[in-house]
Amino acid sequence: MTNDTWGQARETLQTTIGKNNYQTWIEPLTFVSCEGGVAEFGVQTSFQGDWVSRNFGDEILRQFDKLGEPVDRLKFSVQSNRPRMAAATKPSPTPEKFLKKSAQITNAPDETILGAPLDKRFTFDSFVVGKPNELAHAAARRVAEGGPVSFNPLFLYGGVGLGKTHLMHAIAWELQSRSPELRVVYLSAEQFMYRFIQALRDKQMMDFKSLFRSVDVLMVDDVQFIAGKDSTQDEFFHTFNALIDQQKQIIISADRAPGEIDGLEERIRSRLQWGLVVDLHPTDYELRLGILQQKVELYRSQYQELKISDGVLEFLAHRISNNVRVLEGALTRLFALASLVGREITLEMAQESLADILRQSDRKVTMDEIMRKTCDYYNVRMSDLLSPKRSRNIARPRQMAMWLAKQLTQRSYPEIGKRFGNRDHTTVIHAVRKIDELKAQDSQVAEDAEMLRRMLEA
Ligand SMILES: Nc1ncnc2c1ncn2[C@@H]1O[C@H](COP(=O)(O)OP(=O)(O)OP(=O)(O)O)[C@@H](O)[C@H]1O
Repeated sequence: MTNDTWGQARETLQTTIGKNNYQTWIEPLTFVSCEGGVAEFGVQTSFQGDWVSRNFGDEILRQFDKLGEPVDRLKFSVQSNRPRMAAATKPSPTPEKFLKKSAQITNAPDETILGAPLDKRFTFDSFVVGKPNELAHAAARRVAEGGPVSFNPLFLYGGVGLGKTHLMHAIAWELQSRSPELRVVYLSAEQFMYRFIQALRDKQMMDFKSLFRSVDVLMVDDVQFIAGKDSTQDEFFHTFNALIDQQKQIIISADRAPGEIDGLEERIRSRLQWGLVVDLHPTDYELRLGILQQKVELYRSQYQELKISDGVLEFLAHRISNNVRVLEGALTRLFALASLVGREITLEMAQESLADILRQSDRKVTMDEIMRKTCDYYNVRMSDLLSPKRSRNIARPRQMAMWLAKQLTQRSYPEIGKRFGNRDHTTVIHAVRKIDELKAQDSQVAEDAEMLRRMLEA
């Protein structure tokens, strides 16, 4: 069977299963191969594959049969559709191609030779701003305005799926639209390494160096990847210095602050801290709700019949507290369901169809974990934490652990007090207030609280 036969089968499927179903489920499939009676298709999620197989598998097989194709089984395999991953797995160009392409560098972001393609959806317009990301957003906006380089590098860091890549792409699009002549290069640290190794192998280090040193704006995503990779770090360091010397803007992202990336050379670590280091905090309820509302509006502009009962989005924002990618995945599943059943999405439907995601997000942090992690972090003994000792080096970790217990568990003040050596609930209230106050005044305390929270929620 060929792609053409699949094209013919698809055409008929449009009428047999209906336009909505076709657009939602069949159109996104990519035909991979057909061998030994098994037709293989690429899907974006295993859910999509399961759904197509269960609901339209027989119909697809029937169409193949009608076209005289001996297919008796369908296979669906998940293929990543993240642009930077796709770019990372592209076969390496031959040396001639490397040179030829280098000679015709283009300014359009999605044609950039050195970098990876940019995602059209990741713009400032589609980025929802809330308390946890407002500083990162403001810094990104500032850099995207262009003009004299004010902070270099801009270092964005935060947990998985909190919008680092989105912001970097948004900067690139904005810079490109303001100044089309700028050469903006975005790539992941992994791709940087991959291109570096390729240049070494092909004896094209001079080209590599001059290409990277001639860009106007360099963005490197997930820089923690090069930690422990000595020669890549070395090359990165030289590229970094050369660009900074020329006052070219550099934007870096990582999952941790520069000082926390193990295996990163000290000279790189300190250089990464030269500019502005900003943190994307874990999302809060309001931000999650804002993101969900924005996505629903967007989807509704294409599919007007979409109806979602009151309370469904609030429920999702409340229950799915990890990264935005998971939140988006949940919503995409609901959209698919809405277009399939052609009815309003109710809370019950959402609970049922998202049961697996909700279960995963339900991971509860225990009091025990909080106490153990806090002791490890401050290097104090559990027995001290529970003791009546009031010296500051014990009292502060204890207050922090109480504060974390209040933030991360459903325990009441008296319950928390009881776990901390039978203390009164007023002691816990005082501890929570104290840490809230200190967080606002003392950046070290704020950082400790954030670090511990992340470690516990990971
Ligand atoms: N504030 C936001 N507004 C709108 N969409 C967002 C926001 N934050 C994250 N997203 C979306 O969440 C998804 C994940 O974001 P992104 O890929 O930028 O995360 P990341 O921080 O780079 O994660 P990773 O560490 O895995 O690389 C993207 O689809 C992005 O558009």
